[in-house]
Amino acid sequence: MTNLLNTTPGIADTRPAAASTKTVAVRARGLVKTYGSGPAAVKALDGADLVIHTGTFTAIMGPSGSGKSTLMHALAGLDVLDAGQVHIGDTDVTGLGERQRTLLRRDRFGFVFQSFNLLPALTAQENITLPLDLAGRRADPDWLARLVDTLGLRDRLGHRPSELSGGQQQRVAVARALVTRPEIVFADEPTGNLDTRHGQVLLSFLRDACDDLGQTIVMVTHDPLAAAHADRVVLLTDGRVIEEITDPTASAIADRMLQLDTDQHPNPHPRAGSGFGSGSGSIQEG
Ligand SMILES: Nc1ncnc2c1ncn2[C@@H]1O[C@H](COP(=O)(O)OP(=O)(O)OP(=O)(O)O)[C@@H](O)[C@H]1O
Repeated sequence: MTNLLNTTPGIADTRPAAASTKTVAVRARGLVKTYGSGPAAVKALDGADLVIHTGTFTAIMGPSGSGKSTLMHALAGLDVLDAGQVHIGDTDVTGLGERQRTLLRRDRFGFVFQSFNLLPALTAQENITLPLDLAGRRADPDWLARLVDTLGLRDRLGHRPSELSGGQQQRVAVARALVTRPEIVFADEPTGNLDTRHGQVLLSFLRDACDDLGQTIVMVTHDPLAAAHADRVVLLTDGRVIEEITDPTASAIADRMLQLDTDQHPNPHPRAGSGFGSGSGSIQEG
């Protein structure tokens, strides 16, 4: 797999003047989302605030159940909120009806989910270009070729998903997310089903897309090694953004996550506070 972006003549011309000028891509304020009602109600988001700048790579992390996926779905207009506001650029997503939110997602976002969501009857190529076909648009042949070659899919384009490995399917899903050159890519555990090598390739690809194209990326992950590819990590607990780590390293993230876990569940086992397993949350940088 080659570096997509540095080898591409003219690509710098298309890069938004983004990170340097700090254009706001996403602004979320006071997000509240409750699932269920009565005694069974769960407050998945409880006043979450977040600003994401154009051309940056943001990782959303936090303990299980802290609201990461709910937050991402709210930002992407996939869910209706109880309270709060989400702006994508100048668009108030929370003020849009269902049809308008569908168009917003189709025209301005790319999605990568752990489950790939490829259509089994379509070939890899047809899956990649599906968002364009749905919008009645044609693929930019240069951009499509670049994605296909960079992601190592050239000799797999005529295959159906059942004829592809998990890693190949995930790369098709990434090509599909980027084929429209979306304003924002939302990725939920994009490396969850990949082996280490393919996971690293995918993350490097997203990093390059951010650095070389000014692509804005928002990624939910549990993995400190994955999150270390981001420009910053946003930490969520109990449905709120509690802090962020800029220019994160895997070990700094892992240490902070371990500390958060300890804060939330202080000394669950008598041996836990006695030095047993001390330093187990650290990750050696590769
Ligand atoms: N459709 C739903 N119906 C009821 N409760 C839900 C639903 N979706 C999420 N929840 C609850 O909302 C809370 C936040 O869920 P969410 O999936 O956003 O957390 P998360 O941080 O992404 O979790 P994980 O890391 O385990 O994937 C959890 O308590 C979850 O059980």
